[in-house]
Amino acid sequence: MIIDGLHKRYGDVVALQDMSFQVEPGEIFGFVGSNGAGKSTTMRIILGVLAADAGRVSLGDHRIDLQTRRRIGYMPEERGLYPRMKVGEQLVFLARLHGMSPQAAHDSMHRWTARLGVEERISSNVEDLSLGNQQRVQLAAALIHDPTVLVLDEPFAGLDPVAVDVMSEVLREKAVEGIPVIFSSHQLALVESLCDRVGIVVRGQMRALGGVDELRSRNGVTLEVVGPPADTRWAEGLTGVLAVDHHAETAATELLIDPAIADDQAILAAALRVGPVHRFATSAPSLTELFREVVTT
Ligand SMILES: Nc1ncnc2c1ncn2[C@@H]1O[C@H](COP(=O)(O)OP(=O)(O)OP(=O)(O)O)[C@@H](O)[C@H]1O
Repeated sequence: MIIDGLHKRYGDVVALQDMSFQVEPGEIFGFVGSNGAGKSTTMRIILGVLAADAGRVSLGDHRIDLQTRRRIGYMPEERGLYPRMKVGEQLVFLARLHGMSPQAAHDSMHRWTARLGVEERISSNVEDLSLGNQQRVQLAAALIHDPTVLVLDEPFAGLDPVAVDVMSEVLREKAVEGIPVIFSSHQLALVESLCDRVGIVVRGQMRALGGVDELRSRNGVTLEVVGPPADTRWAEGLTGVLAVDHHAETAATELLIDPAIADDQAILAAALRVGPVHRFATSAPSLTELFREVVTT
């Protein structure tokens, strides 16, 4: 799926400015950003429930249209189930709306309610379920018609840890089937563990885009070496070493390295030439640290 140059204003509010990114089949893409950054607006435009002022959304080689949109499984931020309708009837109804036969709709309803742990509630009204269970039903509603793309707006919000695991498993399974999966979330540790690639949105623009590890190491990786003396000349000038600092309190020399070109064994050998090495470990910033850096600069 290609999202190309979306612009959207709500009156004076510029919600999206040239929003562009791509999600490959089988990829889980995490869409993150501060409140009001433009994630829901982008997802609504993908679904066609909102029109962009400019830009296009394509699936394969074709601009997305009504027919292709029917193949998307969508979980809207405002959710969208009928509170006074029974869970099972509602899911069958939605499957039928997507063109499934009565039997296929029924089978799919049973399959997904069982998979998501809400099968015992199919005769209850949606409004009588806990919020977490309503969300499981909401995911079932997004999956009921065997979609070929998944677009989920904050699917993990308000879920207990068991439901988070179930939701994560389902998303992974769908990706393994070759479906592009896009979801937004403020739970960055979850995004980091689940996503192949992430996009960080700031005020309607894609500010950082790439593989999780790639983004985390984008500005260098910290290498901590405990043992060498305070005099850091041993490390200066080594290939891929961008900066060197010594912390007297921990007796650690901290090197900022470019992981693409630094040779860790050469650095270790250089450290051993000036004395024993007790600890030698790299660390990249977490997605949360990276996010803070991107949104505040
Ligand atoms: N219907 C609307 N009318 C006017 N402004 C809107 C409307 N919907 C969204 N906006 C504004 O557009 C901007 C983008 O909002 P959007 O809901 O897409 O952000 P978001 O990244 O999904 O935020 P959140 O993480 O809080 O859900 C915000 O400034 C928001 O106030």
